[in-house]
Amino acid sequence: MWPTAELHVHIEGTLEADLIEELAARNGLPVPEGAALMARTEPYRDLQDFLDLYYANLAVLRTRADFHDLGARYLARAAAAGVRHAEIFVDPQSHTERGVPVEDVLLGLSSALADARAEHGMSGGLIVCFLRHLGPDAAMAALEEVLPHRELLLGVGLDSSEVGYPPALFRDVYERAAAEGLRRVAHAGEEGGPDYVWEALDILGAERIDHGNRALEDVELVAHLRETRTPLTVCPLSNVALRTSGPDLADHPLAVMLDEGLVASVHSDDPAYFGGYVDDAVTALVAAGTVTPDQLGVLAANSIVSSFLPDGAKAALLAEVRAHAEATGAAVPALVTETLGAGTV
Ligand SMILES: Nc1ncnc2[nH]cnc12
Ligand SMILES: [Zn+2]
Repeated sequence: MWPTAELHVHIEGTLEADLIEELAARNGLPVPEGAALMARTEPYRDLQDFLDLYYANLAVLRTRADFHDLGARYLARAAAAGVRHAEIFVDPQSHTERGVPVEDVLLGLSSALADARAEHGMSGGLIVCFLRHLGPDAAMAALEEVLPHRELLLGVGLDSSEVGYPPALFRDVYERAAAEGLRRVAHAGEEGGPDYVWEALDILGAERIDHGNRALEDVELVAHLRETRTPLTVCPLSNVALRTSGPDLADHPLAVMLDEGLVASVHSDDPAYFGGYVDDAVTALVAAGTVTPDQLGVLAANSIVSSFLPDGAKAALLAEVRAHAEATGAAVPALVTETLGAGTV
C-alpha cells in the first residue's frame, strides 16, 4: 500500500449504512429511509440527488460519542488503505441546524483524530466546510461559531450545491478565515465551470481546489494551475457516481491532468456512497487503465506535497514513499528524489 495523504473526504460521507443503523438504535431514532438506498450501483442523477440523501442520513448523528465513533471508523479504514495523514472535511451547519452543539461535532471528531495518532500513527486535522446553498451570511455565522475552537481547526472549505453559488459570494468569510490563520480550500469545477475555479483562486485565495475537473476546459487556467503548482484533489469514484465525468473510469480526466503536469492526487469524497475508499479508487483506476502502476507513486507523492503538513512531516512521508517504492521494485517518483535531495518540500 502506497503511503498517502487523504485530503478530500467528507466525514459525513463516510457514514456507512451499518453505522447509521447502530446510531439510530443508540439514539432511539428511526433508521432513515435513505440508508437502504446507499447500496445502489447506478449513478445519482446529479450532485443534488446525492446531497439530498447524504443530508437526510445525518439525522442519526446526535452526540459527541457519535462523532467520535464516526471519525474512528473512518480513520481505522483509512489506515488500512495506506492513509498516513488525513485532512478531513466536516459540515458543521448540517449538524447545528439539527440542534447538535458545534463543540460536540468538533470535539468528538478531534478525539478520534487523537486516538488515530496513538493507534495507527496517523496525523490529521479538520477542515470546516461552509454549505454554499445556505449562503454567505450563514457561512459567516458558522465561522464565528467554530472560531472559539480555533485550535481544533486546520482550515476552511466550501461544499454542497455548486452551480448558482459561485465562490465570490463567500469573499468576506474567506477573508475572515485567512485573518485567523486558517488554511483555505474550496470545491470548484465539480459541476461549475472554470470561472468557479478562477474565483476560488483569485477571490477566496484557495490554496487547493477540490475536484477542479472542469478547469481542463480553460487552457489559461490549466497553465496557471501548472505554474503555481496548485493542487487538485480529484475524486474519480465520486465523479462517475455523480455523472461529473463520463460513466467509464477509463475516460476519467485524471490522466489528462497528470499529462498536463498538474499536481493532482486521488481521494475518496464520500466513500460510503460512491463504492469505496481511496485504495479502492486507486485499484479501480489501474484496472481501468486510467493510470499506470508506475503513476501510483506519483499520485502518493502529489497527495503528500499537497497537504498542509509542515515541511519536515512532508519529507518524512515522502521518505516512506521512497521506501515503499524500493521495497516493491517500483520507480521512485521524481518529485520524491527532487524534494528529498534538495532538502525542501
Ligand atoms: N461531492 C461533493 N460536492 C459538494 N459537496 C459535497 N458534500 C459532500 N460531498 C460533496
Ligand atoms: Zn467533496
